[in-house]
Amino acid sequence: MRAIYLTGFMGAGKTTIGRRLGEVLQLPVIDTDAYIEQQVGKTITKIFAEEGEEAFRTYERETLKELPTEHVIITTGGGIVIQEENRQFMREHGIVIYLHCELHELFRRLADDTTRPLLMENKQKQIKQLFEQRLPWYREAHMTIDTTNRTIDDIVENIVSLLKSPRF
Ligand SMILES: Nc1ncnc2c1ncn2[C@@H]1O[C@H](COP(=O)(O)OP(=O)(O)O)[C@@H](O)[C@H]1O
Ligand SMILES: O=C(O)C1=C[C@@H](OP(=O)(O)O)[C@@H](O)[C@H](O)C1
Ligand SMILES: [Mg+2]
Repeated sequence: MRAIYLTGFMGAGKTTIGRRLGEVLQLPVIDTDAYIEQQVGKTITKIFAEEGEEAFRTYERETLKELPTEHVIITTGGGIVIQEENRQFMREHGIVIYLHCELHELFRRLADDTTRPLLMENKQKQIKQLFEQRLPWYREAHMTIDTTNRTIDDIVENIVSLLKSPRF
């Protein structure tokens, strides 16, 4: 089975849903952010602060190519879609699932978060701006799942049943 890539904005639930999906489908799960943190030996926040966003994007691009492309769930960081090369790689090597979430719920889920360096000040404005810029890229996925006002279990069940479709 080809890799399953979960994409979507910060707070869409990629890391959380991926973990649960891995349990249900009995597949290993790799989170690109966690992988980078482990390889570099620094938190995402520290990488952004000390090396800058460009360096992080390079780690992200290299990581994507290094990871397995079979029999695995890869939960990505929300900005992986910025680079055309990454979007193309994921589409070619796996099934790309975009976890959509409406802005008002993203505001709620990210309100108290302090671990995402791109959302430090003027949070709602930053979220809206980045979300609108990235939406067309997220939409290039093979399938879109709306996570707004839905439980993790419901979303996972939805993904599992869609994956059974002959299209995949
Ligand atoms: N369907 C959901 N309903 C409510 N809260 C959710 C849902 N999915 C994720 N969350 C919460 O939103 C926050 C961000 O989730 P996370 O999995 O880290 O998102 P991502 O990896 O897409 O940035 C976490 O606090 C998580 O518990
Ligand atoms: O959207 C982004 O640019 C980012 C999303 C984060 O991952 P999550 O989407 O898992 O929060 C993390 O990669 C980094 O803070 C940058
Ligand atoms: Mg995540």
